[in-house]
Amino acid sequence: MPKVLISDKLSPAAVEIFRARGVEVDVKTGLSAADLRAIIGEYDGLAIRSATKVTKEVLETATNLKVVGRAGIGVDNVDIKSATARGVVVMNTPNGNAITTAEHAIAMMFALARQIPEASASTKAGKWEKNRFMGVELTGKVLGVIGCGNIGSIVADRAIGLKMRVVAYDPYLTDKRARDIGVEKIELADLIARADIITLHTPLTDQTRNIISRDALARAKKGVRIINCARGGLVDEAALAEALKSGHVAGAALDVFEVEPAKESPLFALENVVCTPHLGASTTEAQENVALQIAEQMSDFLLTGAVSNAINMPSVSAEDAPRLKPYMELCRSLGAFAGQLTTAQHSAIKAVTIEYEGAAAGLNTKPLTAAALAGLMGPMMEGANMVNAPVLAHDRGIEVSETIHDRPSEYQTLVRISVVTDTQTRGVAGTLFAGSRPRIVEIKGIPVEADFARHMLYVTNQDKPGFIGRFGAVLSEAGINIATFHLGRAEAGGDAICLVSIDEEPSEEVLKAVRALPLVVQAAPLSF
Ligand SMILES: NC(=O)C1=CN([C@@H]2O[C@H](COP(=O)(O)OP(=O)(O)OC[C@H]3O[C@@H](n4cnc5c(N)ncnc54)[C@H](O)[C@@H]3O)[C@@H](O)[C@H]2O)C=CC1
Ligand SMILES: O=C(O)C(=O)COP(=O)(O)O
Repeated sequence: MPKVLISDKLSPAAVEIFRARGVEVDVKTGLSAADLRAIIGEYDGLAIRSATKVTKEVLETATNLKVVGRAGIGVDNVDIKSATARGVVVMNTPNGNAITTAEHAIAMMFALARQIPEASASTKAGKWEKNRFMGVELTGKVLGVIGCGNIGSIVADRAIGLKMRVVAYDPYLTDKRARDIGVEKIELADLIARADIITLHTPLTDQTRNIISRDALARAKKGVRIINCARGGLVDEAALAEALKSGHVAGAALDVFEVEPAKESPLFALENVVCTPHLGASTTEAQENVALQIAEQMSDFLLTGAVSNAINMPSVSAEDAPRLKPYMELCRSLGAFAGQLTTAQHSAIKAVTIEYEGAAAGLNTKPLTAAALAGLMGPMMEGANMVNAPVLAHDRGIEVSETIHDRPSEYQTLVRISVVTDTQTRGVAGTLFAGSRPRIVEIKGIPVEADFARHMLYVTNQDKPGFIGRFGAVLSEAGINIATFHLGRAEAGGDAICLVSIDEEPSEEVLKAVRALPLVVQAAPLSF
């Protein structure tokens, strides 16, 4: 039974789902980095929010970990690169808390415009300072939305409802989408210059870090108000504090901070600043949504191999997962065949093409290609899997391409993997026998029919009499039982191949003896 650790405060709904689905679950919140490192090795899955930092060091001790599930949107607390390199899937819940977070940004805007937190504190203190709290009206004001994705566009929609004019900067926002959601798409510099209120809704990346910089603040309208319900680090906090003190910025509402938990900040002492402790996603509804969703996604993945909302792996729907399983097995085995032969020859792979024909051509081929690469990279890299293999291939400069044929195929389904090395191009093709059993049907263009077996021996030879008898004798002298024996040849007297499945791994001596036989060109052990 797979085992999951929930290390941040998630709705109890998550525990219920995991248990109901047959996943063992522990809840341990508030762990230090050292505590997490000490126990993470026990778990197949880790469910988190923003507090747990899934660092390279944590991942190093996470020897069984297969999936990190973020019950929320931002995954900047997960070292995605290290997770990918270690073959760990990282998934999030991209929609579950979007409305709630957009509503928080709108709440922050009102709080700023009417100084509600300060006015409330003053009134509760018995001061009745009616003249102190003069607000601004939002109607007709320009709201500048930086990052107009899920949350940004909900904020825009709500602001349009409030009769604000909404301008947006988002390099990935299409003109059509901007028109559809009723925002004016403009450049960042224009937005900074025109907005009465700026609200941030981008992820934290190298491009967005400090997007509201000292310089940007200086170029903003006098009296601008800044709202950040996305990520600390998007705003230069020191520069913001100075701009607030000087009065150039009229107010700021911050839900997120450069360092969290934020226990102290020069911003806290300023009157025109509203702060919340990363509450954007904290409503009952959103927390229920994200907890349910992440528990379902993680259970699906651990129990069935279905992948949804993964940041570092192609999706496989729960419906597709059982259908794709035999195809993935076929692709992985074909990849492993090609990878083992390439490794045996110590040749570096330059390119790999995966061709799909027949039924396979109509499937979601992304996970199939990832499976083929996992098989291919396996002999070169321990722990290669569908998550890290595409990255490993890329890092080694291997060019990967997919060809999907819509021509009629001789087979109900056919997958061919062609590997280009410095010395040759080697292709191996396979099909699914009876719709589910991977079978090799072609090696280097030579037809051959063989099932994959735990131990195999692949021999290429010249097609002349005498080879089969001598080869059989070597194996029998070594006491190796032959389970199946498959032959193929390009043409009579030409290149021939022999693929046998044997009951045990051949020793180095046996391989040497086979290689020394007359007519033998190459002999390589394979295992699947
Ligand atoms: N305060 C809180 O509790 C919460 C905060 N968040 C934060 O909000 C962020 C946005 O969430 P979603 O809207 O769901 O994500 P999203 O991915 O739907 O939207 C992000 C948008 O930012 C845009 N973007 C990327 N790079 C950009 C750049 N350099 N300049 C301008 N725009 C850029 C993207 O094109 C995309 O449209 C998350 O990354 C997360 O960090 C999300 C949920 C809760
Ligand atoms: O979903 C996000 O990106 C958030 O920032 C929400 O964070 P939280 O789950 O409340 O720690």
